[in-house]
Amino acid sequence: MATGKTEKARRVRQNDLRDGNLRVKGENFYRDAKKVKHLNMYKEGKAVRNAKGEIIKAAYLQDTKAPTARVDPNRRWFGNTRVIAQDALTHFREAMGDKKDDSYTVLLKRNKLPMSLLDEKDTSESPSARILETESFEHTFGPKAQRKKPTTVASSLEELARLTSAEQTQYEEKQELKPTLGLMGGFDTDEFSAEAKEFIFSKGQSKRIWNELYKVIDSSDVVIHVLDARDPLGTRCQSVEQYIKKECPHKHLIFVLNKCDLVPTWVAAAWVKHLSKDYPTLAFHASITNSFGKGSLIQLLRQFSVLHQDRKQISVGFIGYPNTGKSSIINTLRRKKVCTVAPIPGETKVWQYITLMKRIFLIDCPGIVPPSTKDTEADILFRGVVRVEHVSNPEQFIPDLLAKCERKHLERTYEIKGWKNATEFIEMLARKHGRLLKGGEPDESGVAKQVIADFNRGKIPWFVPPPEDTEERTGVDKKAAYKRKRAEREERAEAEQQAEYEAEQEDDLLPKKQRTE
Ligand SMILES: Nc1nc2c(ncn2[C@@H]2O[C@H](COP(=O)(O)OP(=O)(O)OP(=O)(O)O)[C@@H](O)[C@H]2O)c(=O)[nH]1
Repeated sequence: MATGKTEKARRVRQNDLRDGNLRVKGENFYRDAKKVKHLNMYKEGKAVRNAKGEIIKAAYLQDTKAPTARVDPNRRWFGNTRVIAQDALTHFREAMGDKKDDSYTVLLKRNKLPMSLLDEKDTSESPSARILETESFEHTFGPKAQRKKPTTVASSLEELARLTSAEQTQYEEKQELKPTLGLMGGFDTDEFSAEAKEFIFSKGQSKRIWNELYKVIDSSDVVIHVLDARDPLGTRCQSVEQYIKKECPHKHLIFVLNKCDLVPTWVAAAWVKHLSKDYPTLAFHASITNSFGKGSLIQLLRQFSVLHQDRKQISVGFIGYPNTGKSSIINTLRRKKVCTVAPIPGETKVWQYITLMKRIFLIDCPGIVPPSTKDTEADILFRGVVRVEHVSNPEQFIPDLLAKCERKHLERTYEIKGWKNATEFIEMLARKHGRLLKGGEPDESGVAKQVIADFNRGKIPWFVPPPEDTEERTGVDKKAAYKRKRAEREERAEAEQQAEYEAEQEDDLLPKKQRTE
């Protein structure tokens, strides 16, 4: 095609008298592929018919015969899915199963591992998984359906309303019985827990304290559960452990058995062995000047900080019963008094942050007491949870105390002897220390408070013996074996001495002549 002028001339020459714009070369002269396709669609927009008017070729896009097409699978469709073969899964479960339960193994980069595959999902609990077993499709919807109407708990609206209100009352009663947030699950409150305990025996169970605990757990990478070496199981908060295991399994939980100076070494060793089955356990004696276990604890915290090198710093939370020595441990680690310590429970009121080193922060938490219906008032009192000065009738707990402690320890502590019962014990003590009321009556309540306070501060030796199973492997057995060996050694030495002596005696009895020979 030529330029405009030449094209006009061509038309005149060839007698082409069509109207319209002259198509000339230049911009947009050629049609692009899209335009061509569009125009072709119009061209093919009509069906091709034969002379009789029958369609012999359907119009474009009007063909009823669908073309055979294949969808080409693309591997990007499966981008978010991982597939694992059954034997690989079994291998993974076997290899990781014991590692996960080993309290001395730390699984790193858990996010990169399919941790949810480790446990077989228990579908028996969910009703939807068993719906076809209980009600088959045929039974419910098929031609022989037997179900006429849905099974409901109530047959009328009134009955439903009555049932709902009864359940509501039951629920409210249950909530009232729960003094804590009720989030901690796992503790045993039942309808009998209404048994009235004195208010002071609910210390460490308030909503405020539990809120503090949650804040500490949330902010910590490592949670240190401080236990009293004299009664480790009594001061163990299993509901908190379960909560951490379930809700935040990536946090490291360790036990620190504090106040080890108040129990014999073999008791501490046996408890460490027993508790290590569940979580790594360290024995500790908190004291700024004369501590025990400080080096191992700092070493462990350093290891945790190395494990989490990707973080700027790690936080270590201290939790446990009141008065177990959480603040004292922090002071020991810092080698100065950074937290207030007192021999009274509930000294720590709110959580506080303390810097141990550049990359390790410590968090002190107020003491917590998981509510339990099994614990008696005496149990709570002797764990040091309650402030003794607030206890009314403290003398009622003295028989329990006398049963707990050995007589010789009490005799040695108070330098008195020969009491027959608790009343006599209190009276003798009151007279010895001159704690008498008007008219020479002994100040029973004052003396009882003093004795309980002495017990809680560790002045009277006492401890819960470690469970049997640890004895063969640790302290007791070792101690017995050591004693046996020493006795054998002594016996042998004695026998040798005796033999030597007898030989000498025989020598002396021989006639002089024989001796010189
Ligand atoms: N004998 C002995 N006493 C300890 C030890 N650790 C702490 N104590 C004493 O236990 C008492 C309580 O210590 P705290 O550090 O205040 O205990 P806490 O766990 O912080 O208590 P709350 O503030 O109630 O949570 C203090 O009188 C300490 O001197 C220890 O290892 N041995």
